[in-house]
Amino acid sequence: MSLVIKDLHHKIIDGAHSKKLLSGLDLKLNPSTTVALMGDSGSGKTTLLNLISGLEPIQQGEINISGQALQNLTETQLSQIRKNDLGIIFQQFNLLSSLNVQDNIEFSAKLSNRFDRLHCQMLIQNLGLESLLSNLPATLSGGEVQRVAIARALAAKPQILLADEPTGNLDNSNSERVVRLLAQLAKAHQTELLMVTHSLYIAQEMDEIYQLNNGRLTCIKGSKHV
Ligand SMILES: Nc1ncnc2c1ncn2[C@@H]1O[C@H](COP(=O)(O)OP(=O)(O)OP(=O)(O)O)[C@@H](O)[C@H]1O
Repeated sequence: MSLVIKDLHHKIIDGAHSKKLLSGLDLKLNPSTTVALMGDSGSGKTTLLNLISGLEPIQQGEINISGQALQNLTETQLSQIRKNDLGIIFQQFNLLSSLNVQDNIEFSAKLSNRFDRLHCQMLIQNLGLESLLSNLPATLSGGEVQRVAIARALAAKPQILLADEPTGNLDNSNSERVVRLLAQLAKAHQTELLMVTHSLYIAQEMDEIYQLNNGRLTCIKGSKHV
């Protein structure tokens, strides 16, 4: 089990008041499991992904990634975890503007010494990016940028892939194709996939679905569903 969250609490400052966003949240992900994270806008889904990525400090509770307790790590150690264990597809995608599509896809895999040319070629083909390899990000459509971000995150074969609404700009048939591919690739590489989505249709493609409500998760599909 490479992601375990125990009794996580998180407050945010809202004007003059502090507001509880997460209150005693627990989660365990099993290898090769694909998980959808749903919840109302503002319920804290992106904040939870930021906490798991070590991009926001843990106020109270525990997040363990591959046996390492994030709350005890330095910034340098956290960035090592992001490099070695995590793949992240942000809402903004964060492609490097001066690198073409191919270099963007290969960048993080090379950084973590996990570059595998055949694996990258397979991703490029499956995501329909062959004709765009020499393009710069500024010349791509929103949907193309998303597919490049997905290829880049999968290229490094991460243990855990965090994805924040990765299909938001794609049309329905493309969304379905991309989510299926993400789920298949995650399973093929024993990657745990945690995907934020507002679409129940897309969520149904995952093994498990959790709903974030009042700072805690409820399993609405999967082995822990009661
Ligand atoms: N650093 C911060 N300081 C203060 N408030 C914050 C901070 N980060 C997030 N918030 C607030 O916390 C709440 C949860 O935000 P978050 O982005 O995690 O929600 P979400 O569930 O991902 O929403 P959406 O589905 O709309 O993307 C929001 O009300 C947001 O404005």
